[in-house]
Amino acid sequence: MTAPRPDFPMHVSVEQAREMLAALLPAPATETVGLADALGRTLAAPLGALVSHPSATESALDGIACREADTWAATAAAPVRLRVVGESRAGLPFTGTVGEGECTRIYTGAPMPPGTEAICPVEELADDGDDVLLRRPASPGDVRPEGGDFRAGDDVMAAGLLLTAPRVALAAALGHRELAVRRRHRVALLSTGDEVVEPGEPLSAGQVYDSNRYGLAAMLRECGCDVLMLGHAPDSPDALHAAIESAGGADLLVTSGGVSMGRYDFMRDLLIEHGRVAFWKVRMRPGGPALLGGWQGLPVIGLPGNPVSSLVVFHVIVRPALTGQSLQSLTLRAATPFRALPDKTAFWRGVIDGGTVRDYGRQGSGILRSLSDADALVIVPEGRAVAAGDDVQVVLL
Ligand SMILES: Nc1nc2c(c(=O)[nH]1)N[C@H]1C(S)=C(S)[C@@H](COP(=O)(O)OP(=O)(O)OC[C@H]3O[C@@H](n4cnc5c(N)ncnc54)[C@H](O)[C@@H]3O)O[C@H]1N2
Ligand code: MOO
Repeated sequence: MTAPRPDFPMHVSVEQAREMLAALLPAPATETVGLADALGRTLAAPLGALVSHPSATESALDGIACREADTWAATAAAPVRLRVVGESRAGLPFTGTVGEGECTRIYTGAPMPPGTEAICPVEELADDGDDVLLRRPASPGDVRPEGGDFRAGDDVMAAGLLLTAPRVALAAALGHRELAVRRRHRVALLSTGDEVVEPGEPLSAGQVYDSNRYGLAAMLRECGCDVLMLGHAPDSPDALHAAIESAGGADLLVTSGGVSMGRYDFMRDLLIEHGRVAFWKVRMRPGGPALLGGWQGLPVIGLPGNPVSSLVVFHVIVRPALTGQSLQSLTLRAATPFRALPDKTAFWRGVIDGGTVRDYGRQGSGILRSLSDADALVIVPEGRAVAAGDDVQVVLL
């Protein structure tokens, strides 16, 4: 008797897998956070400028502010003399007007006094009583125009933007104290396998420490998720059933192990029996046996047990789906060849040196050091081997 044809898609592409997972995740609600808690969050709404930056036309240097035309003739041999009539400090502008042959002292970030449009830095000046002597012409290039960064009312940051450190700084500069951000996804995490042992416990031959759960929890936190640690379940349908049930309320359940062809790989059949399978197997290596499905409304992504496989599937499929940020790749020159697989995209571990990337070497899915020592995943598309000297796309780790 031949096995019945599965009624779910198999051997989907990496892109399809990513899109199918993203489609199962709930639309995130919005909450408000203070600037100090905004790092790593995602903007829920566009952010506009409440003020202009700079808020006035100001100096980029410490020196004097003057009329450019007064200083054209200045050289070291024949300095130009200007009368100092006051000073402009950051936050404390000069209120008078600067006339012909006059200047004010000025400091970085201080507003340009009315009547001036050029700066001469202190390095090019000499004091002489109430006057200064300029050894070179003053330059309007050392002035920062009002609104040169952004103007009040400008739309500056788009909804969906991940708040990196520079973007938190920008949000503050725009004048916002609180930001509307997407609520964090709540993700339950379970590792499976009779041989999987908590780090620190004694380890017998054939057992392995639970690196996946800690690696995946760290990756989830990098994605800004709240992680619900479900611990570890043995390879038994009843134990797995109970563990999956305990994830109720989460937006997503991530599991590791038990998704391949072995007699003790129960994840797929459990989903078929109690939920549904959205796909099984992705055309990628490592990570081919990844599984997506649902369990009473809870999306479930089953990552393969092999340590490199689970983390690579997370990096290229789960992370972009959870964060809504597309996977960024860059082009480097291959320093070594990278082999192609006929029917899978390969994500080989590579070491970056200058503008080149070389094969890490040991590419087995159980060689965790190939990930921790590598800088990037080298993307080798199905059937298209990379020769040394070719351009290649890489994803940074
Ligand atoms: N006959 C076939 N065998 C296998 C196939 C196949 O297509 N046909 N696929 C292979 C591939 S590719 C992968 S990847 C693995 C995935 O298998 P499972 O998801 O069922 O994972 P396990 O069998 O449970 O474990 C595999 C491997 O990973 C270690 N492991 C498991 N959990 C953890 C953990 N939490 N931390 C660290 N290491 C873990 C486990 O001890 C095994 O060594 O299947 C291949 N087989
Ligand atoms: O694809 Mo598996 O993930 O080779 O080890």
